[in-house]
Amino acid sequence: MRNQHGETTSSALFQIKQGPYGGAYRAFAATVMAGISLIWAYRAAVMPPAGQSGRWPWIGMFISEILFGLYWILCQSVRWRITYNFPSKQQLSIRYNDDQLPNVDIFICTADPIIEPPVLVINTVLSAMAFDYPTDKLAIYLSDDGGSDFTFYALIEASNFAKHWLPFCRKFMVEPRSPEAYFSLHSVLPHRSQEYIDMKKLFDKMKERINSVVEMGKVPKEIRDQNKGFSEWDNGVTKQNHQSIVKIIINGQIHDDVDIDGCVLPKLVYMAREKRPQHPHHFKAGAMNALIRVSSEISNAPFILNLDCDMYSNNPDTIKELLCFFLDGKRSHDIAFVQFPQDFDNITKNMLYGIPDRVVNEIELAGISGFGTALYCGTGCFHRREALSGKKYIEDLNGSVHLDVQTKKKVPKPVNELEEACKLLVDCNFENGSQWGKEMGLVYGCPVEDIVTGLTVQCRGWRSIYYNPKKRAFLGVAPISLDVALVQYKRWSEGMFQIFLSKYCPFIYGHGKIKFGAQMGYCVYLLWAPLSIPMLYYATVPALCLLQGISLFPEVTSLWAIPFAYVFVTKNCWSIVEAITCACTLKAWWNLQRMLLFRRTSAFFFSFIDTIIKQLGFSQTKFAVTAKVGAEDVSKRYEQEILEFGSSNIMCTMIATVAMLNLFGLLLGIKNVATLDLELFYKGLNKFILQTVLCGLIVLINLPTYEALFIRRDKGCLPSSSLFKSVTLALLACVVYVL
Ligand SMILES: O=c1ccn([C@@H]2O[C@H](COP(=O)(O)OP(=O)(O)O[C@H]3O[C@H](CO)[C@@H](O)[C@H](O)[C@H]3O)[C@@H](O)[C@H]2O)c(=O)[nH]1
Ligand SMILES: [Mn+2]
Repeated sequence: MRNQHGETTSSALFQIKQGPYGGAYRAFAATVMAGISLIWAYRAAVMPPAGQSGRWPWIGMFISEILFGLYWILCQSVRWRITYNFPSKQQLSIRYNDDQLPNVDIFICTADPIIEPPVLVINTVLSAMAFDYPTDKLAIYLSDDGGSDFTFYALIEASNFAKHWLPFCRKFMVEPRSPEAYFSLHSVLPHRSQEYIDMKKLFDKMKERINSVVEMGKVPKEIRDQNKGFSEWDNGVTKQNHQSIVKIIINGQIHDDVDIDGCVLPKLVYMAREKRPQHPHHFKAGAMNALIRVSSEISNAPFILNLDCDMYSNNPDTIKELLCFFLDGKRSHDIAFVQFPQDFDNITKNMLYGIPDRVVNEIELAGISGFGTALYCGTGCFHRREALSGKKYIEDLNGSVHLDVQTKKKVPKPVNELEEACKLLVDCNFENGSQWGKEMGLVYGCPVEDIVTGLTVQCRGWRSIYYNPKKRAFLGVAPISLDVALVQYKRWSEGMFQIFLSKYCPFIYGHGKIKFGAQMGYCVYLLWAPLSIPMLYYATVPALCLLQGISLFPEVTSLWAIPFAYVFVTKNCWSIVEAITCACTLKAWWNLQRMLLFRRTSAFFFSFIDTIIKQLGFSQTKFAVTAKVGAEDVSKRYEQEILEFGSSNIMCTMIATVAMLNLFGLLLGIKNVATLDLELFYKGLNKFILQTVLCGLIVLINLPTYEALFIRRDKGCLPSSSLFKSVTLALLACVVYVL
């Protein structure tokens, strides 16, 4: 498809704008930098001499503050040139009519029918089928790493339901187009039409059928007999062990592949790549690569949308908006992917678990995008197929080659021939000795396959764009309990730190290929895990020193207190302002600060340890799939914004220990000061106030932790074994330290 129209800026398909207040931020950042330098100077100048008690904790504080300071410098990269992108759908429709639009393939991954219920998966599938886009140009591929006939069955049900759902969506301009989300949002419409009632009934019935099959634990014979595809499950398919399965459920070629209005349906394909216990399957990256190959055989669209199974489309116009970035003649040729932020439809007002981190979504990710290197975040991302498949971007002076987005049409093959051809592409041995997982497709060996893949694509010369529309494009399911949220962050921080230590370290791998600011920006995330060390130090040692009467901060009346106070107060004020401009409540900001403390002292710390162990070669990459459903009482507490600890895992114990330690520090510290006579009291106050404030803040932010330890008796509280462990550990630390 070639653009016949002249290229003037007014007809550009998208606009790029700089974020506001860039200058003010830089000025502010300079003063904070000065403050940080003064803190460093203080640590060096006033260090206790050798032999004096408190020298070692002091040195520890110094190192921690150096690390915090360096990390803060890294963080400036993602605020330095924030840019926002605005597509113009109107311009697109002026320039291209529907026949000229390119094909789009949509990949959806699922991994387990229990953790990711089939009904959830097909809601995402249906929302993707119902995009406002020519249906003959859409193909939806579901990769099922669970290898489950439940999911296959649900997909067949979905393909039948789509025949009613798609016309309904078109007729009533339904939004959002995930039936589950639509019906729950619009359950109290005053004038519900008969069509609405019928459609809801149809949907509920389908849900009931699917759920009852899942509950039964097997697909009954009468259903199996209706579709010969089920024969694949005849000989003992398990999640880890089965042949390749590829089923084209809707091919869009036979007369049956139309909806009740006679419109052709999008293609729909079920795929479960071959799995054998002795063969590493590379988790989601492996699934995605299999999808790339299978889709290239069937539809081979030039653009690919990648979704997690819980991420339904919330805006039917998204594909058209997004194509503005790819079809703008002048500036599109080197764009490899466009990433949307991850957002969720089950978040509460004050975002108890700091999810989504709006400041990251609105500011930081837009900041990295300013360097032309938006991060690939795994879901809600549109790719140019050739860039994802491993092609290098080669600058073309007349800029025309890459506009040729329409791929050559293949001669249509009969469905079973196609399926057989596809099966070969997804068997265990297909990738042997190939570049898949290295130079081609998604990169293997890392639990955050998305980030590392995005980086390799950028290092092949491509640019990427971050697009954060007002109307949220995709909505997923956020974790609703603390342990799930922490396990997810553990996987991320572990994977990211692995990237930093691997040959993909942005400073080395990206050197000369992406901008230095982008290299720094990547490291803001890649260094989450090691950041836990200074954090843990700061959250424990000052409390221990308070017990022992060792002062680690300047007297409050001394001038040296100023940089500490300045850096602490202004940084937090700025962060509050940022949160509020991103439409967060104050309480949400406070909750996020708690989650930052929790993540850094538990998830990040354990991922740091695990990564080191892995580097030594003692263990292998894992991918713990995030739970997408919770028990009823868990959901209830989530809606009331009550922290759900729920299990006595090591991360919760760590959190509780840090909380107890600071409580001891605070109480005994106050007691120590309070028993002195008045003059000494003031002296002590002067000397220990900053340290006490620090301890006090940690105690304050941990109020829900104490509540879960001592007061609550529901299932989400911290079990008594955690209370026992944390108190013992905290006391032990005190004793060891004081001795
Ligand atoms: O062996 C696997 C494991 C996972 N998945 C799928 O990968 C997706 C993401 O898994 P999830 O457990 O939901 O992880 P999240 O923490 O929510 O995922 C974020 O982080 C991942 C990297 O850690 C990215 O892959 C995801 O796209 C991104 O949403 C889901 O659709 C899974 O079905 C597979 O297909 N095969
Ligand atoms: Mn997820």
